[in-house]
Amino acid sequence: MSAIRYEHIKTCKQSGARLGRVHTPHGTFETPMFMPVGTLATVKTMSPEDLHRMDAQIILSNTYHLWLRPGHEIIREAGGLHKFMNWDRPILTDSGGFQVFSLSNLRKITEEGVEFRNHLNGAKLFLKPEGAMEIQNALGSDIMMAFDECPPFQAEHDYMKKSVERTSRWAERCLEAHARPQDQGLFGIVQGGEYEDLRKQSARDLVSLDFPGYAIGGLSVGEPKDVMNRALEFTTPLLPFDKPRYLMGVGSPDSLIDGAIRGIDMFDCVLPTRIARNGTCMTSNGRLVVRNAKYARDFGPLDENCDCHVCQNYSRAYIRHLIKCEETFGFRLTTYHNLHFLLNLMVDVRQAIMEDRLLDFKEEFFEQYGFNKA
Ligand SMILES: Nc1ccc2nc(N)nc(O)c2c1
Ligand SMILES: [Zn+2]
Repeated sequence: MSAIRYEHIKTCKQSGARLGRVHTPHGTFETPMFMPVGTLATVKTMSPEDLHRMDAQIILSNTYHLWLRPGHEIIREAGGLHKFMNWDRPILTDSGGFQVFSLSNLRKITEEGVEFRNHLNGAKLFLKPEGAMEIQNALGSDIMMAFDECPPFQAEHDYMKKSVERTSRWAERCLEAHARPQDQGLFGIVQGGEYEDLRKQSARDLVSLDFPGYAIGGLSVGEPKDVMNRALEFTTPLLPFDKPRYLMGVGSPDSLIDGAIRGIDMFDCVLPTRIARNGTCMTSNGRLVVRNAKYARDFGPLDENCDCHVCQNYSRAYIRHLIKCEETFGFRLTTYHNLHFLLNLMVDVRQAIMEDRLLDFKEEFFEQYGFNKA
């Protein structure tokens, strides 16, 4: 019996999107859903109390980063990541492969694993599937990711084919090295870029290994949105209906809605927290750069349609002032609102699926947010 179980609730008659629940050892989350990113064991500037208040149901953290700092042994001795960061709901950890490729310029990929330089001090490091599993087992995350290679999107077909085949072999090694399958679910990561034949091969390899869930990797790496959507259209149907499907690194409002329509259950992205720290907010009427001078005397809320405590208690003028003065409290306010905005968007998406009207919802949301503007 796997530690992770997908429960299907219903399929939207209008869009084909699906409403579900994922059961984990640290609780259940509803899908489609968005995961705030807590790379270094904290969702930057947010406390666990803030995350509970906005009803974040699961957060993401990073094998690579926690391996470097503070080191997974310290977190193991603390009783695992939940205890270490005082988070009692589910945690998903990425496996480190992607971070190695995106953070470290100097790297050598072999069958064994990846040799690269520590992005903090330049020291030589080596990470392989067994190591990624050792670290994630020490962290005790509820959902772990297999160690994969995320090639550049424009990689040639023959490179991508070799990479997919190696990622499938690495996935098998991760399963063999997994010390705690009874209480940690390991997801395989489908690769293959925009090549339909390679996505099919990757999905076939991983589905034959019977993972409790599947991630779709190798997307949201700079490709145009219509290319990502097309890749989803021929990849998602290859995955088992009764397992969670996680689209990695996706988090703009339009991509979340379009991903849900194409059968995705889980999303994560640093976007809302990253843009918050430079004073950009997501609102029901589109993006708002609160540091702009035009908000200096604007005493209204970030978003008049938002019911979060930031929008109930603080004005654009005040938040602009804090951001301009680099006050940490300003970043807390924009971060809280942006995360609440995306979590709330997913509440609305789930409601629209329940009412068989997700395409209508998409139309209304895109219109108001301004996605339809040429
Ligand atoms: N866009 C992304 C984001 C995170 C990823 N993590 C892994 N392990 N693999 C990928 O392909 C990713 C892609
Ligand atoms: Zn708000």
